[in-house]
Amino acid sequence: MASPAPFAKMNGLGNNIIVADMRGRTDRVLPAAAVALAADPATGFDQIMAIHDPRTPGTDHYVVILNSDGSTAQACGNGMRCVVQALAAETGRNSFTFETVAGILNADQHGNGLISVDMGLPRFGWQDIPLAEEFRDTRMIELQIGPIDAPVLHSPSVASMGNPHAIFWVDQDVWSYELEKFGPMLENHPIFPERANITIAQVTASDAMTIRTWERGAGLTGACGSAACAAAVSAARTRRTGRSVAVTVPAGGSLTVEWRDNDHVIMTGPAEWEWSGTFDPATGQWQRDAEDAA
Ligand SMILES: N[C@@H](CCC[C@H](N)C(=O)O)C(=O)O
Repeated sequence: MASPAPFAKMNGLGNNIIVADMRGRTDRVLPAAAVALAADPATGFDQIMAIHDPRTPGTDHYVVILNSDGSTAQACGNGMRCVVQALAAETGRNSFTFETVAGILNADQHGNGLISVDMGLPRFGWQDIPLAEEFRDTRMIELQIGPIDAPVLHSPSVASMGNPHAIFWVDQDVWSYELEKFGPMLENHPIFPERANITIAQVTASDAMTIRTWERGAGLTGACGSAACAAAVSAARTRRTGRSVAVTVPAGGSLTVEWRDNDHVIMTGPAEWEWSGTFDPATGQWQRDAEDAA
């Protein structure tokens, strides 16, 4: 058995996150360990954020993101806030620079405890998302669910926040759609060669919307930060909202997403520590720390 690594069970507005401390180690969290942890109701999660030693000068840490199916993700906004909260509690620092497989990003904890993550630049090109083929209108693609003459969902906006997103705009309550049924079909649709995160979004004001997301590799989630960003920028570029939006998520509460003039997308919200333990990054075998065990 590999030496145990510390982890914290956390959540970012209801997005279930495990922050794994892999600093000072050369091994990594294996997909099998992620799948085992996800299958256990006590440690069930949407993403693992594995904090490694930095790879690039000027960055604090390299962060690897795993979904609950063991696949790797390029971005996880809610998870990044959890990483910041954990590191800020440990070090007393407020600002961090991270590297992920998608690039380098900055994040800050504010005096009120909320955390802002610079999610970088959104991309809308078909090869960037990626899509299987070029599409005519870069603001939406031809894809629909339901009868051809009365589709339940259709014409999603598509965007990359480092990871692929499709956003279906709806007029009714987002809870009136069977996302658990449509999500898996749309996530694995051939138009998305790397699969996609699927979001239903209802714009409720020029600065507010409500979303539900079926996450690639994780399924229905209480919140998805990168989906909130993808929905916000897509709403702004299709003139549904302005460039600063409060995005209400399924678990309740909201993220503030601001698409700045320099094109960067800044997502702000809370992060919450739940409990801590240690785990084997190869197998997922875990133990809760004695001091906070029930
Ligand atoms: N929950 C995350 C997004 C997680 C990654 C996603 N499932 C993917 O595979 O792209 C967030 O808060 O952004």
